[in-house]
Amino acid sequence: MSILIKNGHLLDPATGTEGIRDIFIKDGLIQKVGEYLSEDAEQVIDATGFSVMPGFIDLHVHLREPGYEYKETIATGAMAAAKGGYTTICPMPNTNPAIDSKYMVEYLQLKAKEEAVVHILPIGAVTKGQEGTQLTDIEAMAGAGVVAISEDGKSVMNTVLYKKAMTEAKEAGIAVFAHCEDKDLVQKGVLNEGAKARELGMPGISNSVEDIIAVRDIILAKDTGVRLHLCHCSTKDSVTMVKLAKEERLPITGEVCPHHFTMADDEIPGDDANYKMNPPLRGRADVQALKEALRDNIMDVIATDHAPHSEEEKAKSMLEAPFGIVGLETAYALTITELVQEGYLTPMQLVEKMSLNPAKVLGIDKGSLAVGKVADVVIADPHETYVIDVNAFVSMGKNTPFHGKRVSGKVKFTIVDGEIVYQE
Ligand SMILES: NC(=O)N[C@@H](CC(=O)O)C(=O)O
Ligand SMILES: [Zn+2]
Ligand SMILES: [Zn+2]
Repeated sequence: MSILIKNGHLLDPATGTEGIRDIFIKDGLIQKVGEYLSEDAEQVIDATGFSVMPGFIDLHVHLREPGYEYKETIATGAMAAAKGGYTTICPMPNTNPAIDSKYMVEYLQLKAKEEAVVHILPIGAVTKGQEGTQLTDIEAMAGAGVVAISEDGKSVMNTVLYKKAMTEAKEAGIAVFAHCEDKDLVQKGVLNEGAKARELGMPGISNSVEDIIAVRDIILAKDTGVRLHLCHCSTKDSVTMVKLAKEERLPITGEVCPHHFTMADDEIPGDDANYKMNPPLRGRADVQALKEALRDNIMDVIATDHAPHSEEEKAKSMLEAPFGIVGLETAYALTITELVQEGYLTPMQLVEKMSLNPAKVLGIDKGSLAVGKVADVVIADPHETYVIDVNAFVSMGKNTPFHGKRVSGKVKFTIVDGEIVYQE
């Protein structure tokens, strides 16, 4: 397959290229980037008015397979990713059984190869069955291809065990992705501690639930030298601590999810579990701190934490329903609408946060459209305005608080290994 993308606005922070360019793709690779290319191609895409970017890389996705195929499968999650402009996604290991051995990693990779339209780079669990007691064989999982280890869904509360895991991850050359949540302190909290929780008469989750473990994990990373990536940072003190860690030149990166920079807890309309996720929607000051941290490059990555659940599960009260919202099909639009249009991020920074920096966190050769690179590309219209409609989602999960929200930014084409896998 050969493709000629004409007249698109190329955004490639890796090479510092920003401007109108044509791109010629053949044999799965970027063959030429230039002005007025006239190569013969099987398919010509007129990208006039569109951004042409390296495919997005999502460091934080839940695919639910094996074990929870009624929420999402590898196939449907990958299709949702393609529709959102993602060409590579990293599924978290909290499936059933968990991705906690070389064999489970191989199983996932095999299935992904057969069923997924985007690249799947698995993340392995820190402890067996994510039970927090016995370490997985981190070296063997790294050998099988996991790009990181994570206990996402919870923290490893045993500090001795976690430090040992970090040491082993460091030796295996992979990163640790931290879900920071003090399991004891959170108690039965379901939404941010504050006026909204009091109004609804529901138990709250304080910022300290996240902050205490974020500090611990940064200190442990400093001790062990491991690359630490803090997942779904939601508080202003998480921002402060990542900033301090960076000033010390520690290899620590921070991730923010679109919902955490788009909405504060005071916008929760009532007892609606589509507004329930972990960490929860925080206060206004936290939302502002996250936006500024992305702007100032203290926070490196925008990741979705795509967490599909069934309609039945999310129809329950916030007190009962599981935590999590979907995000693959809304992330680009929310980032354009809330951060680019509001002047927090330049279009080049958007590409850094959604593609180049995630590639750097993983240490993989992606996130650029330079000649010779693998042709993982997203073409999107940053100006097209529309209303988010869950009925148009290809994900099995419809659980989002953004149904009905007016946004700008629509993915038009997603290209993986030089093949079009999504076209609007
Ligand atoms: N974020 C969530 O609210 N839920 C995630 C787990 C997690 O990311 O911690 C899930 O697996 O459903
Ligand atoms: Zn998490
Ligand atoms: Zn998660």
